Amino acid sequence: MSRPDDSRYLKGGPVAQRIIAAVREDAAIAAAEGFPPKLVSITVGDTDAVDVYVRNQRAKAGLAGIGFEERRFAADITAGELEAAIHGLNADPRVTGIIIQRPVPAHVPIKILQAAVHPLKDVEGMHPASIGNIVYNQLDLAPCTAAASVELLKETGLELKGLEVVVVGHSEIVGKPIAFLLMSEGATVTVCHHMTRSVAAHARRADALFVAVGKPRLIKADMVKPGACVIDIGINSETGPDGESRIVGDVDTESVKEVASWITPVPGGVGPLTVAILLRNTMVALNRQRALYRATYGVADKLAAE
Ligand SMILES: NC(=O)C1=CN([C@@H]2O[C@H](COP(=O)(O)OP(=O)(O)OC[C@H]3O[C@@H](n4cnc5c(N)ncnc54)[C@H](OP(=O)(O)O)[C@@H]3O)[C@@H](O)[C@H]2O)C=CC1
Ligand SMILES: Nc1nc(=O)c2c([nH]1)NC[C@@H]1CN(c3ccc(C(=O)N[C@@H](CCC(=O)O)C(=O)O)cc3)C=[N+]21
Repeated sequence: MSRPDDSRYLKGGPVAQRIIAAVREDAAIAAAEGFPPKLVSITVGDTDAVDVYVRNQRAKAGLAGIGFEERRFAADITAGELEAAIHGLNADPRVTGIIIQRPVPAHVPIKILQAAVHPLKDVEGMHPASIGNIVYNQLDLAPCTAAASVELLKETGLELKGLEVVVVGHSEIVGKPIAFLLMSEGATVTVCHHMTRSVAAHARRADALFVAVGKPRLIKADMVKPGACVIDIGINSETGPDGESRIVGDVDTESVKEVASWITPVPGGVGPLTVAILLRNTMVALNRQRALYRATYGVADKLAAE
């Protein structure tokens, strides 16, 4: 390939910065009008990838002028106690959005928690009603990581209609929504998971390969079609050769970048864009809440003024 290596990296930072700048303007206007946006993150137990995410949420929310609060709960909390905490946040008009960090400990049914978040505060699009909207292609509150991953594919300029796409990993939060978003764009989508007989055989056919599994270096160069676009969603913590902790994705970037035409780096790829889209979703949620407020109280205000 004649292009210098660096142009193969599909970086999330520049797109994220544009989104955050726009969010910042909207947030300042909303705050001046008496509706300051606020995001609340719920973490249960300890997970490295969650720590990285929450740290960046806090930092970028600060830049965007969105309030941020982390509620951290011990791993032995009961599902009932968590549900009660979520109901409290639903009822609090100062809270715009709620995100439940995954995974939660095995004794807590994540679906019950996701369904407990009021759909108007569901900034991740994980409530069953929000997930349904993806099937209907109503995407203004789409799951952040899936939206970020598809956005980076679009940055390549590849024609999505008829594109052969393979998604490795079929979680509700990443793999499945990516598949739906891309089907809506006209791509032909194959979804692989741990029971797939040969992930490699599917992956090698892909013009665009999305990987969201949580296993460092799962995807090697011989699993990638020359010229493909590889979107690496994995965030894994490991100890580097220098003894320092670092994050790596699910793709063996060093070898794959010799074969692929585009690859998202980790860090610096999907992650920063995920955070930006979460903040943008918070503003979408705020605007929906304000519209409901106007619809409910606007007439009363008018009557009072008469
Ligand atoms: N960059 C970002 O913004 C984000 C990054 N992440 C990261 O993405 C990764 C995946 O996250 P998430 O989807 O939540 O994880 P889950 O653990 O929920 O899902 C992992 C998926 O990978 C599949 N899988 C497991 N082993 C294999 C294998 N050997 N071959 C093929 N498929 C396999 C599983 O299949 P099965 O269910 O059949 O076992 C499952 O569908 C993690 O590293 C996470 O930290 C997550 C969210 C956002
Ligand atoms: N309900 C839920 N939704 C998620 O989207 C979700 C989750 N739970 N649990 C954990 C994983 C992981 N995840 C990350 C997102 C962004 C970065 C991120 O910002 N990464 C930067 C910074 C890296 C760094 O600071 O070292 C980067 O990749 O460049 C990291 C990790 C979202 N996840």
